[in-house]
Amino acid sequence: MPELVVENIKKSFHGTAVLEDVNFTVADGEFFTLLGPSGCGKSTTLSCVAGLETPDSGTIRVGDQVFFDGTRRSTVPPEGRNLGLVFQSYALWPHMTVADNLALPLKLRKVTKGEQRRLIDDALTKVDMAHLRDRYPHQLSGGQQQRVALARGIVYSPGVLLLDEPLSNLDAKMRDQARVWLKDLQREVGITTVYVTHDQVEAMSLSDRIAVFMHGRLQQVGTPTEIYETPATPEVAGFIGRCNLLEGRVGATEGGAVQVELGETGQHLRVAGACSAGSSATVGLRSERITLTDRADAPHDGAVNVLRARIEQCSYTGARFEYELSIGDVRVHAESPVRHTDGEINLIIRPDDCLLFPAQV
Ligand SMILES: Nc1ncnc2c1ncn2[C@@H]1O[C@H](COP(=O)(O)OP(=O)(O)OP(=O)(O)O)[C@@H](O)[C@H]1O
Repeated sequence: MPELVVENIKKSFHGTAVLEDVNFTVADGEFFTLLGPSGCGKSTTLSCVAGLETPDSGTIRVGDQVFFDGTRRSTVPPEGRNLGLVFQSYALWPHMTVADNLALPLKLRKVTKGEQRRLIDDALTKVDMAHLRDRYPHQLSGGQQQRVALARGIVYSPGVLLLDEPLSNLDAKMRDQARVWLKDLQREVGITTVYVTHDQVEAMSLSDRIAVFMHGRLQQVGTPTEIYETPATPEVAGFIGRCNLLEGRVGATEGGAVQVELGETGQHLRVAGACSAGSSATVGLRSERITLTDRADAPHDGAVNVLRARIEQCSYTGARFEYELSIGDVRVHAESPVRHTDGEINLIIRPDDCLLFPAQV
């Protein structure tokens, strides 16, 4: 299957810009996720690809087939794009059985009766729903309805599958299970997929690559590892996982590392990276990369940072303890498998575990 290319898409509603120069390419068979907070423009982007919204400018194409060309003002209607669409609401027809819901898009495509039966059986088998083909939607659980909606999205072998928050109506446990089988299904069918979610765990576990959206702009496109380990901006670091964003001033710089003074705390962090002395910087510090120790003989050899902090709060979450700490007036969130009760504690932080974001000038 050819790749999906979205180039320089802009879109505004009533004079307010919602998408600003959105660019990405989804490769054949790739699971590509649009991730970002509510209102950042993910669904609008997906709707532009589906043809449900018309961009103000830009280009959208799949291989040689141009869906939208802003220069020529040419647009292909949704039904001409051969895309599979699944929404959060499932949108199954309540008066039709499971099999009839799947037959509808095939009838519209003038597929013969015999071929319809074969394709419906095949799609329902893929989502493990063949035995419930004669039920009506109200006789199915939420998870089963969502499987039927997915089967309907793939039954006519679309070129690209577009999924808008398809798991968000499921409870937490079912969502975990659905993630696993959805990934299996996508691999088995090998279909190019664009997935919209605001759930970073879902995005990280399902995707080959993620595009992180903020305020209608793409902040970063990368693999889950790239997005987590080398976020492009403090906003991306803060949105993916639990990341402390500490403001500071760069002091001494030496051999691939800089010292960042943490506000007025009198303490500093040695951080891998480069930044000019005297400038401002933000240090990203992931909660799980901080080691807590109440040992007084924590290493002070300069290879690791040792910061002194006060425990403000400790909460037990089952798998670990979560800590709210303070270093002077700087607040830090940390996690540890161990319970510490002392009022003061040492934080051990490797310079390589710190993310350095020089201030934008
Ligand atoms: N038809 C519309 N008319 C006016 N404004 C709209 C319309 N559709 C979306 N918007 C606005 O565009 C912005 C982006 O909306 P969009 O639905 O794309 O965000 P999203 O990232 O998908 O959010 P969510 O995760 O909450 O669905 C929002 O501010 C929204 O209010």
